[in-house]
Amino acid sequence: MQVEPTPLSGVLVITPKRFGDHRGFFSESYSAKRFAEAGIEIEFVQDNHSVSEAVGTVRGLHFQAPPHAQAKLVRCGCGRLWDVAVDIREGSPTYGQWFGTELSFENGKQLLIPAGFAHGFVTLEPGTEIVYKCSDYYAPDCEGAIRWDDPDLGIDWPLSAGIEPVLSGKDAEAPLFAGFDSPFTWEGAA
Ligand SMILES: Cc1cn([C@H]2C[C@H](O)[C@@H](COP(=O)(O)OP(=O)(O)O[C@H]3O[C@H](C)C(=O)[C@H](O)[C@H]3O)O2)c(=O)[nH]c1=O
Repeated sequence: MQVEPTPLSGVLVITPKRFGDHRGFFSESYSAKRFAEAGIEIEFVQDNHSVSEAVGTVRGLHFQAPPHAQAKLVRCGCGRLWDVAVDIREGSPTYGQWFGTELSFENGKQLLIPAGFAHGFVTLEPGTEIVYKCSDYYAPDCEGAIRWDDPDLGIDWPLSAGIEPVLSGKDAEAPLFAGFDSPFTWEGAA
């Protein structure tokens, strides 16, 4: 398992080992033991799975506030997507900064997003499937959202020219980052 840091403390790009042979490949997509060996102390309790039919489907930017904040381990089961994490930990040196990377069935990469970050993605192929582990259960009363195309965040979404983003009603009307009252504070560590 390869673990690569990103400019956002705690956000990691993780690539599990793939064992290829004439049939295809095998990979341990998650191992608590390997995470502990890598010093990643997160316990996951819920797996999520969504499929987005259209290229340019944008889901996010979402987070759950304490006491049900969620860390996530995101991977692409089928297709290709661009996944993004935004630091929303008040006082963090990278507050309001984002990191995005392509996750695909081909590259097998995963993005580890600690609690305190908003998460979103855009699909790059039709019928793209995302699968992700969460460190707390769904708590709709704790859900929060920030507009995906917020001008202050300035996320450089890889949306091809002419592709209209496909959004839920909730995401189309999400609040802007300006004046955002974060439920997270930075404790000097990820
Ligand atoms: C998130 C969630 C949703 N639901 C139900 C609630 C709705 O009836 C339906 C669709 O929910 P929503 O439109 O919020 O789904 P997404 O837009 O994919 O939201 C997710 O997208 C971004 C990228 C995330 O990181 C979050 O996990 C989550 O916010 O599933 C559940 O029953 N359990 C859940 O954990």
